[in-house]
Amino acid sequence: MLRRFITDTGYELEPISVAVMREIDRLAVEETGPNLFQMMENAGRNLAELTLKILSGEWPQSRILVLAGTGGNGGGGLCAGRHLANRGIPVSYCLTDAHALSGVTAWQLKLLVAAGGQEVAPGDPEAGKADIILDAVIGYSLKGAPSGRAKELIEWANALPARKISLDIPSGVDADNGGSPGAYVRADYTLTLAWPKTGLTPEKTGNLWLGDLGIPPSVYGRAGLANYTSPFNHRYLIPLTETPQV
Ligand SMILES: NC(=O)C1=CN([C@@H]2O[C@H](COP(=O)(O)OP(=O)(O)OC[C@H]3O[C@@H](n4cnc5c(N)ncnc54)[C@H](O)[C@@H]3O)[C@@H](O)[C@H]2O)[C@H](O)CC1
Ligand SMILES: [K+]
Repeated sequence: MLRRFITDTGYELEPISVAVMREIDRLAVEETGPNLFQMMENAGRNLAELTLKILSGEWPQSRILVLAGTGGNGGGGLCAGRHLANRGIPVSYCLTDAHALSGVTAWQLKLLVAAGGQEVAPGDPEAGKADIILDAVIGYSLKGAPSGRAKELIEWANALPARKISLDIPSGVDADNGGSPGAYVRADYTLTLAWPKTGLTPEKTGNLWLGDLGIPPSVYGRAGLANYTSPFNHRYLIPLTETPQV
């Protein structure tokens, strides 16, 4: 069965492989922009906005826990944490490895710390009382069953009552085929970035949203998406549902 997604305004999207998504990223980073810092900022700001939308009127009393890996996914989560901390929301964060962060992700961490984000150890009981967990442990670069600290954070998230919002794909889920070779985050919501990937299945993503990264339409066309037009209309965040087709 060919999986397709549809927006609330009736725009249909055919999901793409991770290889095509990487090519879109490559063209943006090497040729047109936005660069990685800009895309990550867009990802994180959209994640913060979705979080506020989900919290609605409860946001001033809410607490957030960000679980972040060392790559691009982690950076988006830390960025979202900063946008929320900037609004006075208490934000805790837990990293898989503070010493192995990629350059852009380390920059996002520096900003979150400046905004008052508090680092916690895995299993921290106070942080475990968070209302929302932002899952940014692993994105589309999952390799095999999660191990080490990444596995520990995924299992911690699943053991907590907080609503979980996964960035791009629930950590531990393969963005190409939707499989889960080991532990994966049981997401209530997933905010996928730029365009849906073939591995997003409603059973694992929960409510699915798409966030705009600001990539020019010509880049999608060059990466093979024929007749691309923006699905976002007047918004940066749009809900997606699945339309199964034979
Ligand atoms: N255009 C876009 O869609 C953009 C997406 N962005 C985000 O970046 C990630 C992809 O980032 P990348 O740096 O390639 O890797 P990840 O963050 O997905 O993960 C790397 C991280 O995970 C560890 N890891 C992988 N497999 C395992 C495992 N089995 N066990 C333990 N740990 C594992 C690995 O060691 C690294 O530490 C994408 O999903 C988006 O969220 C960008 O913001 C730019 C544009
Ligand atoms: K994730």
